[in-house]
Amino acid sequence: MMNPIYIHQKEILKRYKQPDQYTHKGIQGHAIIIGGSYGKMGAVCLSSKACLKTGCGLVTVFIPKCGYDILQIAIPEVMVITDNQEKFISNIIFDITPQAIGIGPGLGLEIETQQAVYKLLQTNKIPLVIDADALNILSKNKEWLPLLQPKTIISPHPKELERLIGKWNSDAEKLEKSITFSKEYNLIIVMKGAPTRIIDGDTIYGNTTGNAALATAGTGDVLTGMITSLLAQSYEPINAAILGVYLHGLTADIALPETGYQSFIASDVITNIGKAFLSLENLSK
Ligand SMILES: NC(=O)C1=CN([C@@H]2O[C@H](COP(=O)(O)OP(=O)(O)OC[C@H]3O[C@@H](n4cnc5c(N)ncnc54)[C@H](O)[C@@H]3O)[C@@H](O)[C@H]2O)[C@@H](O)CC1
Ligand SMILES: Nc1ncnc2c1ncn2[C@@H]1O[C@H](COP(=O)(O)OP(=O)(O)O)[C@@H](O)[C@H]1O
Ligand SMILES: [Mg+2]
Repeated sequence: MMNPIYIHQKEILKRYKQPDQYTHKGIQGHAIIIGGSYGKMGAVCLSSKACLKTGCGLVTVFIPKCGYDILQIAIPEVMVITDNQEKFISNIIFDITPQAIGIGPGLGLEIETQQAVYKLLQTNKIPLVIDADALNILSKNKEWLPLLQPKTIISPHPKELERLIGKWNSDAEKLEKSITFSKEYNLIIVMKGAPTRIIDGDTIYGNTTGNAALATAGTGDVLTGMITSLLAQSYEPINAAILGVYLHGLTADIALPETGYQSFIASDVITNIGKAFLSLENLSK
């Protein structure tokens, strides 16, 4: 097995694209975040706000009807398309052409939702980030995995990873199984944890930012929004994964002296995305 490539500033600056002075929202990327169910609309709020704050020009969410007011009031900058169902997603149809899709936060596991995910995967060619319940749906329907386009990004936490690849007895076995899975389906795996590692076939990247303050509800949903945003801004999938994970961790490192470990919450990741970007800008000067 290869040694990991550690994601330090040097690796990041090789991949980071500075904003173009003459850009506009129409070419800055349009992302869609698909998720939410009754009681878990917060996951979509966090994910879509993080998506905007990571620089994408336009963000639309696709959610069940019950989330309409919640989203419109919580984040006026985000556009909303609703499913026909009140409490969960049953049929994913949208008449926009996004450059990236993030699916899973708060999605739930209803049978109709599972079928809606299947239908999307059958036809989708748009760069995709799959997280949370969309991963759990894939774990329940592993025969759908070959539908995923090459270099689709999946971002499991350890339990979601176990549901996908089965149990492991050591960290080495976990990596080995993840590499095999990544190669079999040609996927990029953001193996979330402390630290997060990114697997792209035989290549392993080890993140160097982040701390235990991130061990709080919704920080993974935020990460999904950040990576989807970078994908929509035309970053290659591997670079979107690497830069997204690095910036996400950096927000917690920046905030820690003010929040401590205990009071840091997922919204604090979003608040500090700007400072994380500014630190990259300073480095590249
Ligand atoms: N505000 C909201 O609306 C929130 C919605 N969420 C959504 O809730 C749904 C369920 O997600 P959950 O992840 O909570 O539930 P899961 O059942 O998928 O995962 C929870 C299980 O995973 C284990 N686990 C998680 N992280 C681990 C780690 N680092 N090491 C070892 N074990 C670990 C936990 O101990 C627990 O057994 C998802 O759709 C998610 O997006 C959550 O993200 C929390 C916030
Ligand atoms: N102790 C820790 N140190 C560093 N990062 C952590 C730690 N605990 C959690 N994280 C990070 O926080 C995020 C949690 O994601 P996830 O479990 O999907 O949360 P949620 O589903 O609640 O949004 C991941 O990016 C993970 O790497
Ligand atoms: Mg999660």
